[in-house]
Amino acid sequence: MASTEHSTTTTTASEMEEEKEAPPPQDLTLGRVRDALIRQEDSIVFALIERARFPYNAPAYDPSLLPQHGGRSLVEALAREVEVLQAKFGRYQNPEEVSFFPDDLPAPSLIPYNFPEVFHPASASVTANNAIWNMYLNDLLPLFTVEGDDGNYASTAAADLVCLQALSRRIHYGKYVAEVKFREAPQDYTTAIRAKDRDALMKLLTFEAVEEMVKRRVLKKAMVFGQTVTLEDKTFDDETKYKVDPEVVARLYDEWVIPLTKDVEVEYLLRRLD
Ligand SMILES: C=C(O[C@@H]1C=C(C(=O)O)C=C[C@H]1O)C(=O)O
Repeated sequence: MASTEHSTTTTTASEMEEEKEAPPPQDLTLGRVRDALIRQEDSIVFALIERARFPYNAPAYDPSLLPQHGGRSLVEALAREVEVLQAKFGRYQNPEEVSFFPDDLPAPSLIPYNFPEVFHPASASVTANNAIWNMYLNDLLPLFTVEGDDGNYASTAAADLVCLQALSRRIHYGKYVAEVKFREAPQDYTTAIRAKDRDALMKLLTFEAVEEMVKRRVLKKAMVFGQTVTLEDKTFDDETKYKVDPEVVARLYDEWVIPLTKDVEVEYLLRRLD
């Protein structure tokens, strides 16, 4: 286990090795997991703001734009190639990262970092990425982009991928939430898991007051991060123009992010005793 306190100021080579280790799984608490989710809200709001710089750019989603890519749209072709490259350099060694196209990813070619093994092995592979991909492209994108085509298809697709990865990371964080909730009340969860009772699990893991706070906070973040900053003092009013409609961000969380996170939690828990 990594030691964070040393009685002397002399650090040996083996201690330096030890210090590089990530915190052990025992450090996992619901408070820390929630703090991570709060920080990820910033990433999601900023990613949406960056994507909203471009209009919808329909050709980026139309496979006929790329005749040599076997019927794949530019966004899919780019995502697949970026994932291959990032896999090579170790992105998916971090259990927080879940690939959209996991088939045929190369093995990482770097010396591995010792990420703590938090997840129960049978639950680790839970993925909601198909649902996230479809939700983002079909439901969300048209809600926060303006109509139009400015030809910036590669930049548009790259911005989409940043949004998709941020959403995926947040939603799959549900695995950490589920693990920590299970550890806090193993008896309650074990009964529901053994009975394969999804509704009971959903009830056990749901904290409505927390969800309400999350939705109110992301609305506010979209207002704060998405306003035009000027040197004059000003307050929010009906005339304020935001880079991404704060109501859309709140709706994203309400209709998709929170429900998908909870689905990940349930799927994780259902395999927790395998
Ligand atoms: C993530 C948690 O679990 C559930 C999902 C939430 C979310 O996705 O924001 C919030 C509260 C819970 O209903 C949590 O308890 O923090």
